[in-house]
Amino acid sequence: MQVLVDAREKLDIQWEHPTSELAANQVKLFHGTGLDQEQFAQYASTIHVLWQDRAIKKAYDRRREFQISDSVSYFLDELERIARFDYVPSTKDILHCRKATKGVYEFTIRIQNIPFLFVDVGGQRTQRQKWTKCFDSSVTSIIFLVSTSEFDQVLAEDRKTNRLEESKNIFDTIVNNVAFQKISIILFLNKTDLLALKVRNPETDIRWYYPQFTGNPHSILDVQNFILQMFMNVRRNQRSAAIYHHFTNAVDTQNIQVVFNSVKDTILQRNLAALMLQ
Ligand SMILES: Nc1nc2c(ncn2[C@@H]2O[C@H](COP(=O)(O)OP(=O)(O)OP(=O)(O)O)[C@@H](O)[C@H]2O)c(=O)[nH]1
Ligand SMILES: [Mg+2]
Repeated sequence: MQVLVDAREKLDIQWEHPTSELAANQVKLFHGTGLDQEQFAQYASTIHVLWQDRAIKKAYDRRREFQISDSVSYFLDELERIARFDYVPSTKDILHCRKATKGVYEFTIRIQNIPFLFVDVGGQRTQRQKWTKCFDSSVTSIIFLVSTSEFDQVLAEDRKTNRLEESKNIFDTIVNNVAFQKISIILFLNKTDLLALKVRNPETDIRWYYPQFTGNPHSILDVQNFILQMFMNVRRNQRSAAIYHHFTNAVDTQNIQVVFNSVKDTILQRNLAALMLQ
């Protein structure tokens, strides 16, 4: 909320209720890194008052101009429940948390009794030099996640590079890497839910970032297909293996269930021949 209070001020957005200024001053007074449950409960009502003020919502709608987590609105909408003393995080709450991957995490999932090793690496710039260590001859597929809703945002790392462009450039280096020519790539065009909200937001427009976009900027299908084509077009001729794609919403367990089943089939089919030989 401190970030939003600060953004409202810098963006010169007028309070809907002038009394919110008092609540804002109270929030600004907090200097610390964490709150215990009791302190949090005390702040919750103040934060709630601010979140209800249209000025803060307006600042949030302009968040492409500053850095704030996409899950902020989810947690602020759920504030009353979260501030309760008997609060226990739900699966959905946990899925909305942001914890950047620092390092390399490995876990095995058995698919039709065949153990598949999944390797999770961090996407932030500082994490990428760790990727090369994970790429050896045993890699059968690469799952690449793109935040499609970030077409109007800049990197937290340098505050100037467009996030979708950065993602596309990394995808380019992977897709066109000679070492991965025969490895299937599964592209997840993720954050579909946030993209759906964004195409309706009058504070932004994909054409401001991609003037070559000729579709309807308020149609999620048009925007999704444009981004898909943009990523598919980076592929150069030497690549022989397929690039599969899925439109995903990683915080929707039902969607991920369907996508995972499909990915499972892809991985199994593509590797069946090799597995039978073992
Ligand atoms: N609404 C919504 N939020 C998402 C979706 N996918 C991820 N998030 C949120 O985006 C934030 C970042 O997700 P992470 O899983 O940490 O992303 P990551 O790509 O692993 O990030 P690094 O570990 O830094 O590479 C979290 O707050 C997630 O809850 C999505 O499809 N929809
Ligand atoms: Mg991660």
